[in-house]
Amino acid sequence: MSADSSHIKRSLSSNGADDDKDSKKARVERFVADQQLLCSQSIPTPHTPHVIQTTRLPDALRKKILVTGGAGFVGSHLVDLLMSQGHEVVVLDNFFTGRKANVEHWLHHPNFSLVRHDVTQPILLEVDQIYHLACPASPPHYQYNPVKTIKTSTMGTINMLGLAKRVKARILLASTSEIYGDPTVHPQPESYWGNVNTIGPRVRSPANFDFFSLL
Ligand SMILES: O=C(O)[C@H]1O[C@H](OP(=O)(O)OP(=O)(O)OC[C@H]2O[C@@H](n3ccc(=O)[nH]c3=O)[C@H](O)[C@@H]2O)[C@H](O)[C@@H](O)[C@@H]1O
Repeated sequence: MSADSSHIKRSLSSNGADDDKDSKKARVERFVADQQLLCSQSIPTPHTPHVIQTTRLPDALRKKILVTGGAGFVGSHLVDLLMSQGHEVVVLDNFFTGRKANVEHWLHHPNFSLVRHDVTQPILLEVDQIYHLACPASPPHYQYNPVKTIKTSTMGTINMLGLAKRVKARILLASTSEIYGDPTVHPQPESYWGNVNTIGPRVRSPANFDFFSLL
């Protein structure tokens, strides 16, 4: 090889190394930008095609919040709100009626965790707040297996109250209009106390066990 050609070869290979370095740097920058984007919004999915932005909260303001039944209708909308506010959200759900699709737009997000768990079993977690929504809600669902419904409503609620007590978390227990029976007045003012039937099928309804939260 002549002196000239070896010079050209060296120059080519050094250009190639520079190109490699540049493309590696570009790849790293793109990766970092992608990660930052993923930390700041939901991912569009067929079920939730719109993008939800998340706020970046300072550590002192960011709460760790447990939502039981968070894959359900009400729960998943609450999860969207809490995530958009920048909190850390843990969803516990046994997917009896809820669907993973309701929350899968958050699965990549570092503030979000999804745990398949039945609230009738105790669980150890460190959280600041609990929204306890896990319960079969509609009559066909809560009458499907009444004993299981009672276990969910009693043991599930006791487990969540125990957790709240242990970690000193605030807890909200979702009730249901089912406990008031079929109203005879429409719309119902605060002074209307309901039309409760204590011997009908709704006697087994989820929130007949709300009194536990008062203990
Ligand atoms: O208005 C009401 O009466 C109900 O409103 C919501 O229920 P909703 O969102 O309408 O119903 P679903 O979409 O069925 O959500 C319930 C969630 O709890 C979950 N679940 C149910 C049963 C169970 O044992 N564990 C459990 O995690 C289901 O999989 C589901 O994700 C609340 O989650 C219920 O607690 C409340 O009783």
